[in-house]
Amino acid sequence: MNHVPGSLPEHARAIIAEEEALLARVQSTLEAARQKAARGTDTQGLVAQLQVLRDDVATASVADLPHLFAQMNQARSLMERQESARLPDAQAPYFAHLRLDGTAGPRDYLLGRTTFADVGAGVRIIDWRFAPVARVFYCYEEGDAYEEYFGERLAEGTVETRRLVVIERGQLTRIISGALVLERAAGGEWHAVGRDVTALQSGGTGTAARPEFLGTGKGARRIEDAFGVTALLDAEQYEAVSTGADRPLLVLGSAGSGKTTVALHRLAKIAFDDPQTYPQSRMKLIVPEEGLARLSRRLLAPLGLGGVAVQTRDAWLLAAARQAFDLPGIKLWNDTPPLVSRLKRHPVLRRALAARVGVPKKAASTTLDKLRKRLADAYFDRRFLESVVEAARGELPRTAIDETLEHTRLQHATPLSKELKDITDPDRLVTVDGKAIEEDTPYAMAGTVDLEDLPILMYLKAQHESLGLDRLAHVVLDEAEDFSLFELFVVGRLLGKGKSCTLAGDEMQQTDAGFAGWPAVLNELDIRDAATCRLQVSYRCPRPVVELARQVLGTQAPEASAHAGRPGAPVGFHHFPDEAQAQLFIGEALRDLVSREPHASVGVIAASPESAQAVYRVVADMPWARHVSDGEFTFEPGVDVTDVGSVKGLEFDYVILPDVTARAYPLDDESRRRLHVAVTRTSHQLWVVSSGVRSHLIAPSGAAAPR
Ligand SMILES: Nc1ncnc2c1ncn2[C@@H]1O[C@H](COP(=O)(O)OP(=O)(O)OP(=O)(O)O)[C@@H](O)[C@H]1O
Repeated sequence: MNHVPGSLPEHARAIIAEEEALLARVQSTLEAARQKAARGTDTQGLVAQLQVLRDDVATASVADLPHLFAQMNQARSLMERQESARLPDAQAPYFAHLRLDGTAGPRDYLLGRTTFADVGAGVRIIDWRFAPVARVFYCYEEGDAYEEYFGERLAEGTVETRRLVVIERGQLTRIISGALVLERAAGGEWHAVGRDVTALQSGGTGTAARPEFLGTGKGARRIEDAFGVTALLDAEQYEAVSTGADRPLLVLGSAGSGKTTVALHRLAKIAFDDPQTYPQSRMKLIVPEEGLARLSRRLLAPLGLGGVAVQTRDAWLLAAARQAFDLPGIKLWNDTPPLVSRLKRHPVLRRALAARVGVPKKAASTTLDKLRKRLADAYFDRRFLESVVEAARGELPRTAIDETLEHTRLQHATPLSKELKDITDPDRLVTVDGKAIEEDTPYAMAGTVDLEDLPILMYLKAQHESLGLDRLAHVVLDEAEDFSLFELFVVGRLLGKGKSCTLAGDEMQQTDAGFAGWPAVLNELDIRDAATCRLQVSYRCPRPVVELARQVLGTQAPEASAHAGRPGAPVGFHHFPDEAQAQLFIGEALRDLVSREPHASVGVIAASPESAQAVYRVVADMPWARHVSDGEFTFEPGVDVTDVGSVKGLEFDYVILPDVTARAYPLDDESRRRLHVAVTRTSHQLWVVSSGVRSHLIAPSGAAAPR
């Protein structure tokens, strides 16, 4: 039962009453439609709907025509496919309410994910992805005069009402109308709250959050259906989402500004607008890490994009190489030394190799094995490696040269099995503990290739002939700053003529190898005319976190944005003489937090997998603690203890950085970017914990950190 207290101002009570009545009308209309469908009158239902729409067109205002035509098209195509019309989910049929006052008088439009109209009942649920009216919702505020071309016609009027609504299990639970936020408590009573109330209330006590206290009340109760972000897209994001499908799009912006959000919504719009040209089966999302791949799959499902393949960069590379070289399997070495990997992914190697390794003359020379040998010639050449390191201008240490030489030597050594080919007794090739004789010896590397070599080998092959990879209708690269130029070269082979793709990225989060810059990225993909959007608003992180993130980046930080995040809990800094004390402190704080806020998501983000393992030990016996070392996030409430290499693109209500020491994060640009990634995973409150010598990238007292 709902209860609207007299303490609410008159206009707030009117808004609640209006929205309740609207929802009731929608639900009864949907129920009637559902019953009709159940009686097997689906096709007749569509015919009737078409008839109603046609009648409506005859009398409709100019502004309504495009919407009506779009609905008619949809009904027609459903009839052609002999499908029944899908009805909106009655439990949550729409997420926003727009009332426009145009030439034909006021009209209500409800934004949802499934179109539905019963014009007689005055119910119009429009699909945010294609309805021209949706544009008005995203690009105008309440009270604004709008002027938009819908197709050929100019539509004008005023935005009378623009509200976000949350409907959970068929019940209206929240309304946002401008600065007014109305919330229905579990008992049914409505009250007004400030927009940032959840950010400022401390766990249950109602006082402002303090840095030494972990918990802001964020995870105290379960939030079943927070606003779908679809309702919240800002005008800039909506413009980017609406970029024509045949145009490559580069989405840039600081951490948490909505790059992934834009990329995924664009996919949804493209798939909806032209499913023939852009079927889900021919669209792919490639991301650098497993955690982000899992998150993306979860975000794609409610957008109706369950059929789009999401792959990690590594999985995609291996599959592409197997297809390009027509091999059932490739013997990979999974433990490439970090410096060797870095050299192989660095942009300078792209130019250096292009100049050195010529075009293979015969098709016979383009087998994986032949090209691997050809590549090894370069890796064995000390002078070549020296020139690469020199060109990297300090981004690759000189020790990378010897490491690469040694690593190549081991990979190209004669396999032990060949050397021992005279031994015919198989038992003599097995060690006493039952392992193959090569295992755990340097010989195990013989005959393997590094994952980092795969795109290089494909690049070499492509100099002579096509890679034969399946073309895709649209490709999204998220965290595109982490793709090497060779990888981008291969991505380029997936794109059709129109180069339909979305690249989302932030050079400040580049942590893998050197970054060549966005012009070089586009150049590698052979893209000349990308649309570019730079998202300005920091949505994820509260202001204290945004400020710390900028401090960490030092001189690398981009210009300060006017939208530096919402107000929020101050960052807590905690320093201890030794590591054990720091870990015990974290363990205690986590126990306390989880008991107060069982629905919160907490990320304990260590500087390395080893450190994560050590921190995990102090909470390992807790049912809510999870050690995530390979990106296998579940996105359930609780505590994920993980490392900075696994969290790109993810977010947690609370973040604790357990080891911000001078050793883990020294004063160099790469450490700045790694720490920046860790810091910016916070959507609510951040704690920075250190022991021994604190990292010099952090200056908790407010003094400027060294630049
Ligand atoms: N217009 C918006 N209004 C409110 N929240 C938004 C808006 N756009 C995005 N968000 C939210 O902000 C958070 C960050 O969005 P997203 O992950 O898309 O950012 P990102 O730029 O890709 O982040 P990162 O740089 O970490 O990869 C998400 O929780 C998302 O739902």
